[in-house]
This record gives sequence, C-alpha cells and structure tokens, in this order.
Amino acid sequence: MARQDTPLFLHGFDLSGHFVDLRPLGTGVTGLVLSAVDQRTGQRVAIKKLVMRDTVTVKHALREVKITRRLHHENVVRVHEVLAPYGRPLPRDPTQLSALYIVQECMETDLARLLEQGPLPTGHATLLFYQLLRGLKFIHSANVLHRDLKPANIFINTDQLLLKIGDFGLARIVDPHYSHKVKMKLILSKTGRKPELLLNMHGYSDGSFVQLMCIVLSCLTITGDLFCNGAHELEQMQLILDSVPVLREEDRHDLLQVMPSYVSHGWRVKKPFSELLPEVDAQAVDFLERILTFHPMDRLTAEAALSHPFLQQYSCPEDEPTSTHPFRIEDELEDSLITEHKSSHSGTSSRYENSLSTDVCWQHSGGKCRCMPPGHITSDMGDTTEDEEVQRDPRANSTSLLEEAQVDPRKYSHSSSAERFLDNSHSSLDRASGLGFGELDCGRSCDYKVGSPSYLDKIAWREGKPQHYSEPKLILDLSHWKRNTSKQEEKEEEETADLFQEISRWVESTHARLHSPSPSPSFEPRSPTCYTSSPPLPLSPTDQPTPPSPPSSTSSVSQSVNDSSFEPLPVKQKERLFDLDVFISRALKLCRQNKEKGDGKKGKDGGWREETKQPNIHKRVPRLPEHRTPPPQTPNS
Ligand SMILES: Nc1ncnc2c1ncn2[C@@H]1O[C@H](COP(=O)(O)OP(=O)(O)OP(=O)(O)O)[C@@H](O)[C@H]1O
Repeated sequence: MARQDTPLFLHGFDLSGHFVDLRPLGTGVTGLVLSAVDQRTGQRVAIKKLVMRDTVTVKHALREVKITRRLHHENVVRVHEVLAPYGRPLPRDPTQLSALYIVQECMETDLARLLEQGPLPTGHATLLFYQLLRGLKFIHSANVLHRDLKPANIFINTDQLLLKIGDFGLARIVDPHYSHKVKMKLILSKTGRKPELLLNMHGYSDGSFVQLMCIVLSCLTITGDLFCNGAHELEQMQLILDSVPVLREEDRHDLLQVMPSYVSHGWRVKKPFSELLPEVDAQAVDFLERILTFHPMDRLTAEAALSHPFLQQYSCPEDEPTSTHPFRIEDELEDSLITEHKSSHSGTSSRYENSLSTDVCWQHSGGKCRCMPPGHITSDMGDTTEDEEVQRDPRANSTSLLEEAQVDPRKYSHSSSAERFLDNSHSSLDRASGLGFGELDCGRSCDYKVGSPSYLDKIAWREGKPQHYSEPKLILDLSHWKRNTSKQEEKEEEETADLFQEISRWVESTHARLHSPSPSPSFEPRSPTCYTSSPPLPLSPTDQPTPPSPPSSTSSVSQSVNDSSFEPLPVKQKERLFDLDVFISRALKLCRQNKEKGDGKKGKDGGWREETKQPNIHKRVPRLPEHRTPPPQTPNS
C-alpha cells in the first residue's frame, strides 16, 4: 500500500498510530480539522493541522499554540497536546517544522449551526451567554483577546448545553499594565477613514462590535442578524446607528466626518432595542443596551456583565475563575522573534526556543508532562506587519502616538485577586441544574439534534429528568419565516421600483447635463456627501450616452458607477441626483436577489437554503423542500 494511503496519511494528516477512525470535521482558513479516536484514552478528539508555510503562518501557529496551551477553563476548548508530524513531540525549534497538530477536545457542534435553526429559547440563550461571559472573563484575565469571536468559534455540547470558546488563531496577548497604543488617526487617514475602522477603533474590545451584536441578538430573536445585513459598511453602520445611541463627543465627531448623511438628526435612535425586540424581556433588553454600547469603554466588562440581573440565576463570582498565570508583555514581545527567527535562522534561535517554552509542563504526552526550560525575556520587536496591533512598552518613547486604544483599565482590579477563585469545587453546570435549569420554560422545542433520533432516547439533562422533544425547532421557525418571506417579497418589489426610478433620474440628469449650453463652472469640493457620480462624458460631440440597461448583473452596474472618469457635478444638479452609496447598495442587493432567485435558492435573508457543508459528526439542519410550503406541523407545534 502506498504510504499516503495508510490511515496515518489520510487527508494529508501525518499522525501517529494512536489516532484511528479519522473523520473530517470541517475546514477553516488554516486548513482541515479532523476528528479521531485517541486509542490511548478512548476519547474522540479534534485535530487541527496548522501548516507552516511562511513567517506569517509560523507566527500565527506558534502564537495559537502558546496561548491555547495555557488557557485551562471549563468554557474554553481544552488543548490536550501539540504534536509535530508523525505524532512526534514538538522539537526544541518548531519554527523549522512543516506543520503542527493541535489535539483538542472534540465538541459536538457550534453556535452558528445551532442558530441555523433559529433563535434560542431565552432560557437557553441566558445560560449560553453566562458561559460565554464566564469564559471571556477568564480569557481576558489571562491578558488574551480572542479577536475572532463569532458563532462558529463558540462550541457547544448540547446534552449539557455546555459552551466552550475555541479557535484562538487570531488571539493576541495584551498586557493591561502597558498601554496598547495605536496610531489610529494615521491609519484612518491612510485608509480614508473607513467606517468599519470606527467600529473597531478602540482596541480593547474583544471581537468586533457587529459580531458581538449578532451573537447576542441572533440567540434571542429571529431578527438577530439584522445588524449584519448591511450591503456595505456604511449601510451596516446605519443599521447600528438606528438602534445604538452614540453618546461620546469624539465618536460623534468621527462619524460626522466619515458619514454625515447617515447620522440622524439630533443623534436620536430611530429604533431603540426595546422597540426593536418587543418579544425580548425587559431585563434582557437592559443587558443588551449595556453590553452593546457604541463606545467600547462604556460597555460592561465580561466580569461586570456576569453580575447583571439578566444572568442572576447563574451568577456566582466565586465560581467564575480568573487566570492564575496571565500572560505578560514579555510574552507578546516574544512573538516577534518568531518572524525574525524564521527569516534569518541564526543568532535568535535559542531565544525563540526558550520563548515558546516559557511554561513548564505544557506538552502532555500519554498523560506525562514534558518539562521545558524557563523562558527568556527580550524586548526585541521585529514585526512590522502588525505594527498597529503590537503593544508598546511605555518605557519606550510613546509621545508620538496619536491616539490610545487600550485595554479596559477596569481590568486592573482583578488581576491580582486570582487566588479568590481557586476553589472550583462546584461547576456552573451543577449550579445550573441546582437552580432549576430543569424548570426552564422554553415554550417550544429544545431539540438541537434534529435528525439524530438516538439522541431522543439519551437526553438526560436537567436534573436527570429526560425530556423528549419530538417537535423539531425548525417547524416553529418556519412560521416566522413565512411571515418574513411575504414581507420580504413586497419589500423586494418596492426596492426594484425605487432602483429603476433612481436610474431614470440618473439618465435624466445626464441628458440635462449633456444638452446644457454651458456647464456650470461651480464645482463643489469632493466630500462623501456632495461627490456624486455620473456616467462618463462622451469623447466627441457625436457620441451619445447610452441609457443604462436594467441592472441584470453586478458587473453592469458596478462598471458604470465605478468608472474612473466620473466627475463632480455642479451643485445646482445635486438635488436631482441620487446617493451613490445607497444606489450601489440597492443595486448589489437586487443583483444578489436576482441571482439567488435564478439559482432557485434563497440565502440567509429569505430562509431557504441548500446544504453546502459536508456531513460530519455535528447534527445538520434537515434539508428543506424545494417548494414554499412549510412541513406539516406536529400536534405539539
Ligand atoms: N474542537 C473542535 N471540535 C469540533 N469541531 C471543531 C473543533 N475545532 C474546529 N472544529 C471545526 O473544524 C472546522 C474548522 O475550524 P477552524 O478552527 O480550523 O477554523 P479556522 O481555520 O480558524 O477558520 P475560521 O478563521 O474561519 O474560524 C469548523 O467547522 C469547526 O467547527
């Protein structure tokens, strides 16, 4: 048998013979993740292969290893071991490896997949938020920012409704004792002050604001993804501004500079959360308002959020541990050595080897620990590609830095009090059951394992009271879907009509301009609101403008609107023209909708979707029928 055909080389994974029954779990940006049974323990594990191609991938892989090996918490996916190819232990100098294998606990599913079936019952959402915040409190106390918090990275075991945060591929160490200074104004001016940067410009926030919003809201309500529905960043920001008040003067100033036409008069929110989410209870709305503030410094920290009345039934500060071994500025600085070392493999070797092995006893092999020498501190900072993210040692001169985006100073208070939380004798899950988790009134199906009948016989959560939910949650969600769809279709028709009106106004203005005897010499300076676009002027008097055809494809629309020969128009014509951003957004949306209709599918918005992912151990959303009749309701629905 060829070497590649043996189980060891299945799917390009060269592992040791300890691992059998390899099955693909999915692929991510970094590559394939397999599940396998570890014969030494009999447990199924998830194995993520990190290919080390260049300095950047080496750096990210080693950073992920370094961070995950130290984060041991009930709400963080546990890394069992990290292996070199052929199942060998990591060498002293892992930068020379072609790949690394992170062997971690295998979770059953993730929040993204759960939410494919619709929002969660409030009781379940509450318990999941609690665990998410409990995990985040620990991660932040270790001075780590996850930076890629999204439903797909929030793993869940549905039998206990146990949540664990995973995928630390983008995580960074941020020591709050040192300022995390960013030349934000410089970045903004370089990039044209893009609005998405406004969303992230205050660096301590973990994960982007939009992601956070979507996670929380999607769990609670069918309209949860509304903040992710903007066709482009401006529209996205507008959706946010409609519901989230902008309280700080500096934020108002920035927004006015970037997108003045999107700012509502008097900074009033059009749809506060209480109106937006009438079905969500008042405490939950208050919780949302406090964690989804526009300015991250006004947001509740994970620790403070844990004591909010919304989470009161689970709150137990003495069982919400913080890290006893937080990362420090030196750990972050050591990261830079990876790049330096890979590119010039010479004098830095020993420094880097030591830096990766700062921790003792991190590499478990068959239950044994391998002890590594203590770490070595250096202040070398060779990484320029992520300059804006690297923490600056305040001992270095920082006066040139223009704006500070720093770790939440409120965190200072608890880094020294880790000892208080050492007693982990009772877990949040025990507490959940003790506090009557069994009595949660879901009001509807709680079966997250649709399509896995054996589960119905195995459910033993909630104080051992088996609950058999035969009614798939999906059926209930279809009623929402049906209402939304008819409204959606009406909206689409209106939008199409609007778009054609826009186009005809555009054509009309172009004609007026072409036939005008002497174009007005008064041009306004370019600015986001007054810099309107028009079709290119004809090259010769005989050239006539071609009326634009209906937007049947993205390219035809974008070709016209993106033409580089656009010019500013006279001020007096402005009121007859349209807003370019709105136009692009509508045109793209329309094209996308047309395409989806043409394909016979509907995307996330419309509710109909095709199964695209490969089957794996996770439960799948059953494939929906190709017609628009909801499946028959069960007697319980
Ligand atoms: N511990 C785990 N248990 C179960 N499934 C997992 C585990 N870790 C990853 N997966 C699955 O493997 C797939 C790839 O995950 P991975 O973490 O590699 O993504 P990624 O490369 O970081 O990509 P992205 O940046 O898009 O998150 C996903 O489908 C994920 O659900």
